[in-house]
Amino acid sequence: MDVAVIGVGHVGLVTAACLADLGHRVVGLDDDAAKIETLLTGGVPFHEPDLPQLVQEVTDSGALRFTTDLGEALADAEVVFVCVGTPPLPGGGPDLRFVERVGVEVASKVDHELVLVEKSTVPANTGRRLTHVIRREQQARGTQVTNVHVASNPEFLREGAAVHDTLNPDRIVYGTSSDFARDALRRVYAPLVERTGAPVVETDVNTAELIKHASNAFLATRISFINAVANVCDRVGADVEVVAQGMGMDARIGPAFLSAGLGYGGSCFPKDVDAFLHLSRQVGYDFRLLEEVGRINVGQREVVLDKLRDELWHLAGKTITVFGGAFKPGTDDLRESPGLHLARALIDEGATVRVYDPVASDGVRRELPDVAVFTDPLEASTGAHAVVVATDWPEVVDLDLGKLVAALDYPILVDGRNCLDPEAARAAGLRYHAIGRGHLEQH
Ligand SMILES: NC(=O)C1=CN([C@@H]2O[C@H](COP(=O)(O)OP(=O)(O)OC[C@H]3O[C@@H](n4cnc5c(N)ncnc54)[C@H](O)[C@@H]3O)[C@@H](O)[C@H]2O)C=CC1
Ligand SMILES: O=C(O)[C@H]1O[C@H](OP(=O)(O)OP(=O)(O)OC[C@H]2O[C@@H](n3ccc(=O)[nH]c3=O)[C@H](O)[C@@H]2O)[C@H](O)[C@@H](O)[C@@H]1O
Repeated sequence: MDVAVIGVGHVGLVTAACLADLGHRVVGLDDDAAKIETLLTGGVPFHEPDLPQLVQEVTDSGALRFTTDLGEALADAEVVFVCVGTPPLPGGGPDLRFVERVGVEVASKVDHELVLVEKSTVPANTGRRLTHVIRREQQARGTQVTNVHVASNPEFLREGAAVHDTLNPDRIVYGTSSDFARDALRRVYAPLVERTGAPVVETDVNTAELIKHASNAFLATRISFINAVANVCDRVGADVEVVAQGMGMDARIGPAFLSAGLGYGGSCFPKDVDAFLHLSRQVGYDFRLLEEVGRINVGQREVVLDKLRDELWHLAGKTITVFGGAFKPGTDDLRESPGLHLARALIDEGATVRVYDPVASDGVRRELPDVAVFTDPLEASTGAHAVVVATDWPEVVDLDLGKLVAALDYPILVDGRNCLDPEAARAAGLRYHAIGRGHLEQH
């Protein structure tokens, strides 16, 4: 099939490359000319494992090409995926201007029947709005009124595992309001269903939109739940790691997303929890549970700061190294990074901060121009008074702790991801603190 992807960022580029890998002819479009130039010259604009190789393969074979020209992208397309950003607004709702703009632009250029698919994460009722925008725009311009079928096909990939997740989905969800759109999406995903046997949820547009918000909000709730449990564990001297293990063995609970720590970050969980709360209030339901989920998440930074204050007393004038600028391993994405939020809080308290990150150092320098940024964890720790693990990079998990102790001025480490072995840390001479592992605390 001929497919267009509008917005080739973290989701759009992976979607475009994977759809091409599945046998479709794909055009990827972005209005960021520099991004398209990078892609046309064989680069990939962000760090994502396996993506550069896949993009190279499918562009070499001619299955994927890139453009900035919407007319060219739409010319043969049967299905158009909208993968533009939906960033948070100050009031908590998502900024849907980019989605609206795509609707207006598509309405002005399209000359045949097609399916316009929301892959961006959007609140329920966005499909209705988009349909209205397209009709209004075509009527206002006096252009040919074509049948643009708006559908929702939410994306569940994780950064750092995006290609794997897209080619091995737990489920495929699409919501449509016409046979035309449903049949087109069936044909888009038929090769993937054949390859993987992935189950498909076919539903209406509002339900599909809501499945995405509910999924992200639920995953975030699990994380905040285990972090709240961790805070109790700290106070009673219990071990949250064993609590999570014991809970996760119940098949009804399961072990995933029960890692306590510094809290969730990234471009989606914080924004989508707020957006779902905002939507719920807009339609007359006060989903206060979600408010608390966000509050617990932000509070985890204070948990780490308290552990540092306990050790160092005043943080002003101390040098503290943060391991991890990216919001999680496997990506250089800094959006809502817990490590950067912590770094800012430390700076506000008068500490001198250093940040180590193996792939996101350039971005960290741009975000925190006054902070020394390192690509070597030992160099970053030399002469520091404490280290905080904010991101469980393999480079951190496998670090030679003896060398770390030798580099530090005071051998203090707060493991904000519970990713180091406490015994090994102690044996190396570290004063080791974790999250929710009260049985380990040294006073
Ligand atoms: N990053 C992730 O892991 C996931 C993101 N999502 C959702 O997918 C959406 C996109 O997220 P990301 O890919 O992370 O964003 P991103 O910021 O990496 O990419 C968005 C792209 O859209 C382009 N764009 C914006 N307006 C445009 C227009 N009118 N025409 C052409 N291109 C345009 C931008 O230049 C940018 O390259 C968001 O709604 C997000 O919530 C969903 C699942 C996973
Ligand atoms: O909508 C999205 O954008 C995506 O959001 C998340 O994916 P992502 O943000 O890439 O990363 P996750 O692996 O989910 O981690 C998110 C954050 O939660 C933290 N986390 C995760 C799991 C856990 O048990 N504890 C925990 O603190 C991570 O450190 C990270 O900061 C979801 O996992 C994806 O399914 C979804 O498509």
